[in-house]
Amino acid sequence: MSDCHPVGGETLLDAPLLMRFDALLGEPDAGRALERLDRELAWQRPRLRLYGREHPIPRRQVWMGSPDAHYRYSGRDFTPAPWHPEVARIREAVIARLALAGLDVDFNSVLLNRYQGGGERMGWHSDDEPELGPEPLIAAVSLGAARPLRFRWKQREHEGFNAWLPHDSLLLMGPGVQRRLQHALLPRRIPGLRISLTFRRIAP
Ligand SMILES: O=C(O)CCC(=O)C(=O)O
Ligand SMILES: [Fe+2]
Repeated sequence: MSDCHPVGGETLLDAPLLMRFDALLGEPDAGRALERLDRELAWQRPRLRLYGREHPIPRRQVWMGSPDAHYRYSGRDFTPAPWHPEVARIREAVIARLALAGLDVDFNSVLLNRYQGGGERMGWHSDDEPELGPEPLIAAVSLGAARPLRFRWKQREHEGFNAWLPHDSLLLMGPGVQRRLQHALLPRRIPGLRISLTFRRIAP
């Protein structure tokens, strides 16, 4: 079901568009980026309220972006951290790769997620907050341990599927993906650190 494209992208879904690109940064840059982000970011484990009880999230995270790109997440307001130079470089690489694929995109914020090992995870959700606009385009960069991002259709019109995200890959979730599907990083017996960066555009 996948197509090969000259720009190196692999189409996982045609409509809505879901594509994966490999070797975004190349080595040694990708390995270095993983180490630097792990070491230099102020990783947080906020507590979120779920069904009236507070739980620490089962991963660590950092919100980063332009000062006007405020974000509400599970009922809380987050002010983004300023762009780290490594993250700014990755953002440029994402924009360049998507431009090669004919997509003119821009991002003013990113959620970085840090999963210590296969037990750390993110539950089922769509990135459909109103500040992302009606049909957001989200670009997810993966560094470190390869894990599958699981997708399921909201109306159950097709079978769910895995998008495997190897080190130094980029997953493009095009318009319609958030409206029609949910995704989750489920716990798996896969050892190793993984960091993902999900770039978004927030209306100021
Ligand atoms: O870690 C991942 O690849 C998924 C992250 C994600 O879904 C998100 O940041 O919204
Ligand atoms: Fe997401």
